[in-house]
Amino acid sequence: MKRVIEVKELYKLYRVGEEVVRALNGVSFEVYEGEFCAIVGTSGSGKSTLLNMLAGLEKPTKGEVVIAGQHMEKMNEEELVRFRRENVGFIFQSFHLLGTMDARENVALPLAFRGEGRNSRMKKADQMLDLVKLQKHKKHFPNQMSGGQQQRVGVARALVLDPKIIFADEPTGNLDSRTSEDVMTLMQDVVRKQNKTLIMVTHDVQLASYADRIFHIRDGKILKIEENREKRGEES
Ligand SMILES: Nc1ncnc2c1ncn2[C@@H]1O[C@H](COP(=O)(O)OP(=O)(O)OP(=O)(O)O)[C@@H](O)[C@H]1O
Repeated sequence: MKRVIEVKELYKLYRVGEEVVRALNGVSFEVYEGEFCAIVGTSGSGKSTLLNMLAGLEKPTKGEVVIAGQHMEKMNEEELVRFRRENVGFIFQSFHLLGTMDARENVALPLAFRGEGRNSRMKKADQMLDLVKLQKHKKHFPNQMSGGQQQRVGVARALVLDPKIIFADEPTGNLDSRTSEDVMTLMQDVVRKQNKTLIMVTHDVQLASYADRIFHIRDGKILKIEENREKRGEES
């Protein structure tokens, strides 16, 4: 299996007044191509800090983050922007859809930023919306869709640039439990079909159980990495 993410002895310390907060306190792990990994922990455990380091949104105090063979901690801002655009898709808790655009235009937006022509953009957006089973909602605006449908648009948008890696931060945090399960099943399915690597951060152990491996984090440390073979075996 190909290694896509390698984190080595990662530390992130924040100074708050006189105190030093160890948001990440020596974290090491590896993630392989095609894996769905969940990082689970309670509030303040260091999940967002870890995700921010993986996405290159913040610099670590110490340690290494190697993604697709490249050292994130050594890149400057410009290199990081390019790296994210070429390699990474994001799914957010609050969807981050533009209210003035319909589903298809929202999904096509990252392609527009890349300078792709309209016909090609719309064709790819259509394919992605088919993949997330929103064939009938392509012309709907965000306020004409349910939360679950909006997050499906979010998933389609994260996939449209065909990134190797997808980061999801509490992707179902704004959804009821039934809809959350639907979105999780969809993400699991899409990741498998497209052989993507998905890293999801959540405080919800039940949602984490959709992942192939579950990283339990507490006080900035990985307590254990749980193999979730049962679930994988069941569905493959
Ligand atoms: N910019 C910052 N300055 C100071 N302390 C911070 C900063 N960001 C995070 N922390 C601290 O680092 C620790 C980890 O925070 P983090 O946001 O990573 O937790 P989390 O697991 O994502 O929590 P939540 O689920 O509530 O979002 C916490 O103790 C937090 O107070």
